[in-house]
Amino acid sequence: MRAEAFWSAERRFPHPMFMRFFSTVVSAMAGPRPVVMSGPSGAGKSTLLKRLLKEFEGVFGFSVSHTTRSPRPGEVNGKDYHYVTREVMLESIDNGEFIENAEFSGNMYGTSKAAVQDVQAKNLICILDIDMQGVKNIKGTDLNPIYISIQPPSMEVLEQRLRDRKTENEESLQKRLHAAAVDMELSKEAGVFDTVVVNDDLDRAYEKLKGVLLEEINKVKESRNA
Ligand SMILES: Nc1ncnc2c1ncn2[C@@H]1O[C@H](COP(=O)(O)OP(=O)(O)OP(=O)(O)O)[C@@H](O)[C@H]1O
Ligand SMILES: Nc1nc2c(ncn2[C@@H]2O[C@H](COP(=O)(O)O)[C@@H](O)[C@H]2O)c(=O)[nH]1
Repeated sequence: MRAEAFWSAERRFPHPMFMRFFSTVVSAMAGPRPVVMSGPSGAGKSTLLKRLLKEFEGVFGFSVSHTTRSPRPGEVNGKDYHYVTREVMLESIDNGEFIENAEFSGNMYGTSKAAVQDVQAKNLICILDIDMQGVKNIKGTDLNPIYISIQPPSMEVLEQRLRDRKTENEESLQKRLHAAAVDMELSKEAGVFDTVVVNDDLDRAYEKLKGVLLEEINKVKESRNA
């Protein structure tokens, strides 16, 4: 095709083929699309995420959030979260260091710009594990992630999983269950999530999650071989 065919002299705007080529180049330069995983506390986001990060080492990178909650046994500062005081968190937010932040179950949580940049600088698919307020806030940014909701099969199963996890006292458990009921309703709204994965059987849920992400996984693998 001749060069002038890409530009319509009469209409004075680029040919659609040029725009498609241009957006492909721009998105390749921007790197892989991030992934937002949301859903009620206890639905199984971390469990699914850990499997994904293990199976696809060097493909995905976790956006390490900040939180004011205390570490749980086994959690590592800088790996699971950056554990900070409310004062430090508020100051960092004031300094414009966060993409989004939220108050959840009596604690602050937030995604720093650095957390996402660290992952994207390595050309990895950046995964954000955030609550529903975070989802709403991210929608107002230019991050353009794939939005996935992880849902429990029922409130009863969710409560049992949270109790069995033994990370919450009765008060925080009730707060989380209350937030879960709101989350489960909102996740049914059309257009909020690209995919909803019901985490009933873990293997089945994981296969569905993998299926949704396969296109992006292959893009990263292909870019490595190019
Ligand atoms: N499909 C499943 N079947 C049975 N138990 C599960 C399943 N998926 C996760 N669990 C268990 O449920 C509990 C909650 O899972 P997990 O901690 O991954 O949830 P989460 O969504 O990451 O919660 P939070 O948002 O509070 O971090 C864990 O003890 C986990 O082992
Ligand atoms: N808006 C944000 N929500 C976040 C972030 N990091 C985690 N979370 C969400 O908080 C709850 C509780 O997490 P837990 O580790 O205390 O169980 C859960 O729904 C997470 O998805 C964040 O940076 N921003």
